Amino acid sequence: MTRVGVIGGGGWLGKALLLPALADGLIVEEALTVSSRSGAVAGFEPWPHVRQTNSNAELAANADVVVLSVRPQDLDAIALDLSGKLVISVMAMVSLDDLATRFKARRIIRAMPNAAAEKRLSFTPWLASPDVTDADCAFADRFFNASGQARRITTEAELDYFTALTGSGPAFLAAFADAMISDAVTKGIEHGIAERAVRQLFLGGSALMAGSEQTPAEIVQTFLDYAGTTAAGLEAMAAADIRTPIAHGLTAAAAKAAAGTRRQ
Ligand SMILES: NC(=O)C1=CN([C@@H]2O[C@H](COP(=O)(O)OP(=O)(O)OC[C@H]3O[C@@H](n4cnc5c(N)ncnc54)[C@H](OP(=O)(O)O)[C@@H]3O)[C@@H](O)[C@H]2O)C=CC1
Ligand SMILES: O=C(O)[C@@H]1CCC=N1
Repeated sequence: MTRVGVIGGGGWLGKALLLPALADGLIVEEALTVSSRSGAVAGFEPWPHVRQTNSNAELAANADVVVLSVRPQDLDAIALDLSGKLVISVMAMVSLDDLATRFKARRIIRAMPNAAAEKRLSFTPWLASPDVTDADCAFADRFFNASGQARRITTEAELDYFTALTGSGPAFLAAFADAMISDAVTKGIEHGIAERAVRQLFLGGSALMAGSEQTPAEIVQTFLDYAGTTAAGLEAMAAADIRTPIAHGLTAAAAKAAAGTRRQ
C-alpha cells in the first residue's frame, strides 16, 4: 500500500487529481495525507479516513510519495528533507534541479495536468529525473491516468511548453468562446442565449473533434471544400491571421513557464 502525502491536496488541482484516484482505489484513504495551512479542507467527506494536517513534516513522515501542489509563491515556506521519497510536482515554474536542491530529493517526477482533471479529462505530460525507478514511473502513470490521459515526455523544455498548451485547461478556449459570445451580442443576440449556444457549440464541437478520425486540419479542409458559409468564415479568419495571436499567447505563457524553471 503506497503511502501518499499531497501538500496543498485540498486546492483546486490537488483535489481534482485525488478524487478520481480515491474513487478508483488507486490511493487508499487510510494511506493518504493531505495538508493545508488551515489543516482542514472540504471535499474528502466520502473518504473520512483521509488524514488531514497543517504539518508538512507530519505529512512527510507518513508518506512514501510526496506530491507538491501549492502555488509557486507558497513553495519557499515549505522546508522538508524528502530524501529517499518519490517527489511528484504538479507545479508550474519549478524545475527538477530546484526541487532536488530544496528537498534533497533524487527521485522526482514533474507533471503538468490541467483543470479538466476533475472531469477525468486532463492531458497530463510528465517527466522523470534519472534516479526515478520503473515502479515510481508506473505509479505516476496510473495516478495521472485516473484523471485523464497521461503521457511520458523527456525534457523540461517540452513540459514548459505543455504548461502553456494544455496546462491552461479551459482558459484559452474560454477566451475564444467569449469572443464569439461578444460578437453574437453585438449582432443583437440576447446574452444568455448566446452564452448557452456557445457552451453547447464547444461541447458538441469538442466531442466531434475528439472522436473524429480526421485531424483538426482535415476538419477545417472539409468545411473549406464544402464552400459554404463556414468556408467564408474560415477564409476571413485566415486572412485576418488568426494563427498569429494564438501563437503569441502560447509563446508568452510558455516563456513565463520557462523563465520560472530557469530561476534558482
Ligand atoms: N489550477 C490549475 O489549473 C493548474 C495548476 N497547476 C499547478 O498546481 C499548483 C497548485 O495550483 P492550484 O491547485 O490551482 O492552487 P490552489 O491555490 O487552489 O491550491 C493550493 C493549495 O495549497 C495550499 N497551501 C498553500 N501553502 C501551503 C503550505 N505551506 N502547506 C500546505 N498547503 C499549502 C492552499 O491551502 P491553504 O490556503 O488552506 O493553505 C491551497 O489549497 C500550482 O503550482 C500550479 O502551478 C498546474 C496545472 C493546472
Ligand atoms: O496559470 C497557471 O499558472 C497554472 C499553471 C498551469 C495552469 N495553470
